[in-house]
Amino acid sequence: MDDSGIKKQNWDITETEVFLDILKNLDMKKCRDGRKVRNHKVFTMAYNKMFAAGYHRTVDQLKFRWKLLKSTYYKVKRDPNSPALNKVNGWFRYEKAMVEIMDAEQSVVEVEVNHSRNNSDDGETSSLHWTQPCEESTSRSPDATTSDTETLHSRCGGRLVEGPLAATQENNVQAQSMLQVKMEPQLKVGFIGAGNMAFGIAKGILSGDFIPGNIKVSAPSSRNLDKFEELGIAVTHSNVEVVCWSDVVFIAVKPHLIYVVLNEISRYVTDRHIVVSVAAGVTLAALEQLLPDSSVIIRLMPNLPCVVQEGALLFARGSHAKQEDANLLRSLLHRCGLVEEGPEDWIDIHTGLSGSGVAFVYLFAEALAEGAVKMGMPSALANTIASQTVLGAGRLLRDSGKHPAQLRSEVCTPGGTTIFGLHSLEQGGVRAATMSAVESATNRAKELGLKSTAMK
Ligand SMILES: NC(=O)C1=CN([C@@H]2O[C@H](COP(=O)(O)OP(=O)(O)OC[C@H]3O[C@@H](n4cnc5c(N)ncnc54)[C@H](OP(=O)(O)O)[C@@H]3O)[C@@H](O)[C@H]2O)C=CC1
Ligand SMILES: O=C(O)[C@@H]1CCC=N1
Repeated sequence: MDDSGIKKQNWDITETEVFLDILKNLDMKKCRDGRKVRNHKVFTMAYNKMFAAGYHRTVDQLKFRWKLLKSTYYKVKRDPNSPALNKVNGWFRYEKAMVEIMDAEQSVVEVEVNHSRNNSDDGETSSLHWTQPCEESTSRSPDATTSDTETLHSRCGGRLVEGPLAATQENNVQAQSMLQVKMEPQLKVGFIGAGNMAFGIAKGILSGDFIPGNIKVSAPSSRNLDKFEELGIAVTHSNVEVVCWSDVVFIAVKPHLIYVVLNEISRYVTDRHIVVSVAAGVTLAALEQLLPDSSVIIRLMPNLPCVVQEGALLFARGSHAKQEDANLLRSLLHRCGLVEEGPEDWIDIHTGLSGSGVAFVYLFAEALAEGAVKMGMPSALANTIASQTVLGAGRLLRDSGKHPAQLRSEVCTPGGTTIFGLHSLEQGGVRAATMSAVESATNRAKELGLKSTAMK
């Protein structure tokens, strides 16, 4: 039996080959963005074709088989010499087909198959290769005189088309939806750090038309890389490779690692790059000192709900970042949620209010549910209702444009249930505690900033 994926369903080699052939012809590569509806359509078509070929699998079985094949593909790609993979008998038979399906739109990361190896069932090593990072520093010339427009053109590889409204701080919200900075598809976006925040931003960006093959992520270990690969994003362990490959580079490592990472990549940063740091507390001044003179740097504070396109993001521009750079960043991030620009002083405050603020809301949601459990509701239902309550309250607050105090009073019936509950909250000092939470988180961000300056 073939065991290169799923034993329980007893797929044999011919059936797997037929399946992969069908997926290839259905242009499976278009489904690598992980969109459920589109994926389901393709698998339904695959089901019909498999059925016509005499193989009776359910759509779910086909999806599962594909998932396992993909997972093996990524493992081979990441670690071609892993002894564990030698045990995956039969994998080599599918490798060529998998590469053909998966290799779409990854012109920089070349994946190639060496067909000359021997076809024994064990002891084989794969020959899927990553390209090497750039070998020479392409660092910025200190007296570079490239105009802003030229710089942007070289970043985007193409056109900048502004919409009817320019984005100013004052008309920010409306401008954001009207601003049309058309980016050429070859704009390359890199992430250094593959953690929660990098994933959130990448997911947000990909919810638009952005092509996953134009994103690359690096991290020292592989533990977080699978979920990026699942989205069709290229991964590597080399930070330098990400910088050399990208136009916009997000630095998404913990604040205490900023110094190490920027030291490592600094000489590869050129005037083609926009470097965007999301590290809490790390100031533009600190970033500018660690990168070459006249580097275009933006300090961004996102929050986790970027994953579901409901983030709240605030950024501040470094001294060499122009309006065009801000427009480009907005255009890239607008699918992540609300994107605002402000003075750098507000970034630490936004960190307390929103970056950390989401965790405060989760704590409140958890406490709401626990209250219901205390009163006898099953925990699962209580959690579901608590999350829907927070979601509904948030949406109404945002969409109505009303002040929270007004909405609160609309819920309160005189002498009714809500005012009794609110009284208890006030007795518990919830308002003061919440204000203190934002204050403490803001102050902590400032502290982290001072530490990062001291580390230089
Ligand atoms: N989480 C949040 O809600 C928010 C976080 N932020 C900021 O985002 C940044 C990242 O936080 P978060 O995503 O939560 O952190 P995580 O711990 O989830 O991720 C950190 C990532 O950095 C990687 N890393 C560690 N060392 C290096 C290195 N030398 N080179 C490249 N990558 C490295 C880790 O690699 P590996 O996978 O191998 O461990 C990991 O992928 C922080 O600065 C934080 O202040 C900002 C707003 C909100
Ligand atoms: O807790 C932190 O430091 C990061 C920054 C904002 C949210 N998480």
